[in-house]
Amino acid sequence: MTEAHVILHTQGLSKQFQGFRAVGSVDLRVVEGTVHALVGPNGAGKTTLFNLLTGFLKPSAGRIVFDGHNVTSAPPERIARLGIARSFQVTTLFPQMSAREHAELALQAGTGLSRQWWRSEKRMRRFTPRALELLDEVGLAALAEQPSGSLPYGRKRSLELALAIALDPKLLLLDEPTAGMGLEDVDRTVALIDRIRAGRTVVMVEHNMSVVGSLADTVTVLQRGDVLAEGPYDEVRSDPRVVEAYLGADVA
Ligand SMILES: Nc1ncnc2c1ncn2[C@@H]1O[C@H](COP(=O)(O)OP(=O)(O)OP(=O)(O)O)[C@@H](O)[C@H]1O
Repeated sequence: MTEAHVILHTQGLSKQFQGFRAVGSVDLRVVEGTVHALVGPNGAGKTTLFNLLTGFLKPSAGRIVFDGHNVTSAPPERIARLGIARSFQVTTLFPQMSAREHAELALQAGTGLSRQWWRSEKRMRRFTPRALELLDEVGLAALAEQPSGSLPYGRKRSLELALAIALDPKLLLLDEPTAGMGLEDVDRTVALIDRIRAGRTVVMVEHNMSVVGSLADTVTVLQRGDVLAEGPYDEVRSDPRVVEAYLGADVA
C-alpha cells in the first residue's frame, strides 16, 4: 500500500494574542484529495487556524508546509499563488457588480494585471467564457447578469465558492460554507461541494454536523486551541471526550 500524500502539514503551530493562547500546538496532516473538517465549540481556534494557514496571521511558533513548500509566515499572496484559496465572504462582494463580473475579476486576479482591471472593460471580456463556465459549475448560469447584491443569500454563498475555485486551487479552505442557510440551501451546497471537491483537497470549518458527516473523510476536533480528537466522522462523534466538549459548551 502506498502512503497517502500529505499536502498540508503543520507542526507545533501556535498563535498567542497578548499571552492568550488561541491556537496551542497543532499538528495537522491533511491528505491530498480528501475533505478534512475542523470542528469545535465557539472559541476553539478554528478561524485563527484558517488565518494562519492563509498567511493573514503570523504564527507565534511552529511550521506550515504546503505541497513541499515551507509557507510559515509567508504573505497571503505567496500562499495563494502556491494554490491555497479561501472562500470569499459575502461581505466582500460588490453589490452593484454582476455575478459574471465578479467571476471575471477573480480570474483576472490570477494574471497579475490586478491594478489595471478598471481601465478596460474590453480587456475583461477575454475572461467571460471561463467566468460563465464557473458560474454554471455552481448553478448560477441563469443569474450571471444579476447584480450580486440582489442574489438570495444561498446564491451569494454559491458565488463565493465560484470565486474561490476560479484559479483552480489545489487546496480549498471553506469557512462555514452552510452558515445561516435554510435546509434547501444546505442540501444544495453539500451537493455543490461534493462536485467541486473532485481533483482538490478541501479543509472546511463547519458547525453543522450532518454536513460534516456527509462530506468529511477526516474530522479534527479543536478545543481551546488544541486538537482534542481526530479521525473518521463516525469514530470522532462517539468519542466520549468530544461528546463532553460539546455538552460542556452547550451547558455553558
Ligand atoms: N485578534 C485577536 N485578539 C485577541 N484574541 C483573539 C483574536 N482573534 C481570536 N481571539 C481569541 O482566540 C480564541 C479563538 O478564536 P477563534 O475565532 O479562532 O475561534 P473559533 O473556533 O473560530 O470560534 P467560532 O466558532 O466562534 O468562530 C477566542 O477566545 C478568541 O476570542
